[in-house]
Formats: sequence, C-alpha cells, structure tokens
Amino acid sequence: MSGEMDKPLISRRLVDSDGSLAETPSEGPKVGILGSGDFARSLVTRLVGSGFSVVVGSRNPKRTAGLFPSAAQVTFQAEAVDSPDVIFVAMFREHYSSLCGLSDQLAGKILVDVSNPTEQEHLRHRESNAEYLASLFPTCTVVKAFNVISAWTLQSGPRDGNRQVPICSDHPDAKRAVSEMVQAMGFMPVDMGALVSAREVEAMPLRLLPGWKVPALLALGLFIFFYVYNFVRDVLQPYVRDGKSKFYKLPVSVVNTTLPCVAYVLLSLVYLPGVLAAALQLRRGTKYRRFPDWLDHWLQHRKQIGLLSFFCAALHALYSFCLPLSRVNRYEVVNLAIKQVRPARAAYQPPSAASGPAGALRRPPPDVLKTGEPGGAMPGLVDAAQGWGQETDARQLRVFEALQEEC
Ligand SMILES: NC(=O)C1=CN([C@@H]2O[C@H](COP(=O)(O)OP(=O)(O)OC[C@H]3O[C@@H](n4cnc5c(N)ncnc54)[C@H](OP(=O)(O)O)[C@@H]3O)[C@@H](O)[C@H]2O)C=CC1
Ligand SMILES: [Fe+3]
Repeated sequence: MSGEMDKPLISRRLVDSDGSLAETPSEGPKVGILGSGDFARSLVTRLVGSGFSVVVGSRNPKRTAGLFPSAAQVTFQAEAVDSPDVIFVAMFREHYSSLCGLSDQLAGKILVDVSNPTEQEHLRHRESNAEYLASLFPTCTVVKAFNVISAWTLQSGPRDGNRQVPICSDHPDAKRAVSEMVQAMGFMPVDMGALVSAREVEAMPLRLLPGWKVPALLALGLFIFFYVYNFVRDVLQPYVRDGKSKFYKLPVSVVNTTLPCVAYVLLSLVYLPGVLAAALQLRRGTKYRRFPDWLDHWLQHRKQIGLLSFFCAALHALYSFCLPLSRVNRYEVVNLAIKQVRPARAAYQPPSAASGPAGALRRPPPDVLKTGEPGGAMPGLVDAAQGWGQETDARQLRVFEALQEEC
C-alpha cells in the first residue's frame, strides 16, 4: 500500500520541461470522454496525469480543443467512442438521448455515468440517471461513479477531504475495471452494489451535512425547552409574583443558564445508547444480533451529539467569563451610589414646627455633593442627594441596596 502511495500521480514522462502536460505514451490505457464541460476538463487533467490516454468527444472539437491539455485528443463524438472500452458520459441527463445515434458504436462498451441530478430532478424521476442511461443503451454496461467528486477536487487532486468514490453496476467485471481506474487516479473505490443503488449514490451530494440534521434539531429542541423553563422561573415568576421586572436577563443571563442544561442532557444522550446497547446484548445473551433501528441510528449519531454538547459547554464558559466583567462594573457604580446616599440619610432630620418650611429640607454634608473629584459624587446622584429629606429618599436607598444585592 505504501509503495502505491509513493507513486507520483503525474509520471515524469508526461511533464514537459516547461511544466505542461506532454504527449501521452501510446501504451497508456485509452479512455473516452463525451462532453467538454467543467467536469470533462478536470477529468481529462486527472486521467492524463494518472497515465491514461484520453480522447474527448465534442459536438464542436475545434472550439473546445484549446481548453484541454495537449496530451488529450479532442475530436467529434463518433470518432472519440470508436477505440476506447471505457467511456465517461460527462453530460447532463437531458442530453443523453442526443447520443442515441452512436448506439451501434457504443455496443459492448462500459459507459461511466458521472451525473448528479438537482433536488427537483431527483424527486421528479423515479429511476436514477444511470438506470436511464442503461435503458437508452441496453447493449452497453453502465457504471455509476465519480458523481460525489467535484470538478475542483478532480483537478486539484485528492489531497485532503473525502477520497471515497461510491461505485455501482450490475456487471462485476465493469465495476472492477472502473475501480482500478479510480485507484489509479488516487481515489478510493467503495462498492455500492448493483445499479439500483445509483439512486442512493446520486442522492449523496444532495445531502447537506449528513448525520447532523437530527442532532441539530435535538439540540435546538432542548434549548427551546430549557430557555422557556428558565424564562418562566427567573423572569416571569418574579414579575407576576413581586412585580419585579427582570426582562433584561433574557438575552444573556437566561441564555447562559440554559446552555449548561442543554450540554448536560446532550452529554447524557451520548452515553445512554451505549449503556442500552450493552443491556440489550446481556439480555439477548449474544452480541451477534442487530440492534433495533432506533438504537442503531442513535448510536451512529453519538459523535455529532457529543460535539454539540461540547459546543454548548464552550459557549457557556465564554458567557460565564464575560458576565462577571459587566457585573463588577455595575457593582462598583451602585456601591458608589450607596456610599454617597447613606451619609445624607444619617444627616437627615425630620421637619419640625420650629424649623419652619426652610428646615424641612436640610442639605446633606458638603462632601457628598462634590462632583468631579476622585470618590466624589456622580452628577446624577447629586440631585438624589439634594432631594434627601423628602419621602422619596428612603425608596431611593432601597432601590440602590436592591441593585447591590443583585450584583
Ligand atoms: N461540475 C462538477 O463539479 C460536477 C459535474 N458532474 C456531472 O458532470 C456532468 C457534466 O457537468 P459539467 O461539465 O459541469 O457541465 P457543462 O455544462 O460544463 O458541460 C456539459 C457538456 O455536455 C456536452 N453536451 C453534449 N450534448 C449536449 C447537448 N445536446 N446540449 C448541451 N451540452 C451537450 C457539452 O460538450 P460539447 O459542447 O463539447 O458537446 C458540454 O460541454 C453533469 O452530469 C454533472 O452533473 C458531477 C460531479 C461534479
Ligand atoms: Fe456553569
């Protein structure tokens, strides 16, 4: 295996001194390609680089020849399908029927269907593109392959990402021949069985983030559930019972209380199916029987559920780190306010008849009212302190003290 990996994808003989692809050696296995679009161009580059001799069939070879490496031969469709045994059909399904005139020349050859349907096409057609191609050319052997590989990956080479190429066909020999080509091009063939599997293979690129849908919906459902619960407990209940408005907690504090709840439940859902599976095996007395479908799916989703749990926990850590910073700031402001108001309250004397209307409002000590000095009064609090001695003063202090408690 390691020896195979060491082999360069582009053999030395194929590269000119200026770095461009040179004439292919005539002994390279010959492969035909019908179509001259993006996929065909990338395929040619990879095939030539892997030591194959390539002939491209185009409706207008003069126009398209310049787009291909000089090592590839570009000609008319009829001429291109003449000699190769394996022919890639790099065209869209709606154009397959335009090849019917070549039926006789294509008889007995292997046709590789690389096409991908759109989501609507996939739903509209009951048979896969590969089965449709097989029905148009009953004398040919159709193999489904390469549809999951993008033109970009083909061109840049299978350096990273997924190297797997699912392959299916009703003919084992044809499947083996294409699998060998896949390997020679640096990819890894995956046998998907008979051509009826082509529908499943064609649906693969349509799936966005496979395996994440259920865990993501689960995490979202749990988040909504716990958020509503924490909202009722921390915000709605104090409001209804005591008239306290704590709606400012909604965007940060309630979210931060919700995140660890979701993380813990998700983490328990990672371990639980393993325990259930072990219990089931003990009960059955064997580990060689299939788990029920629901448990099987659950076991398969553990990785995604675990990652989502970690994500929630990490977000909680971030929130928890940032929250105290704003709290400390708030605490310092309220503390300062209380320090300024308390002396004023101590200096307050209730109005008496002797002091007359002017004595009803005795000014607080002067140091309370100085602004702009370090530790001096904040401008907004001067008014509060000046108004000291009236009925509202006691209420103001209570408000400050309540704020201090909350910090
Ligand atoms: N692009 C990609 O990344 C991938 C593409 N695929 C599949 O490869 C196939 C080709 O895709 P792509 O190369 O991107 O598409 P393009 O539109 O770029 O190319 C399609 C080619 O089909 C040929 N063709 C033959 N007959 C007709 C006709 N009657 N009308 C129009 N064109 C015709 C044309 O070549 P000419 O004019 O020389 O005859 C044309 O260049 C598709 O089935 C696609 O699903 C699969 C995986 C990835
Ligand atoms: Fe915590």
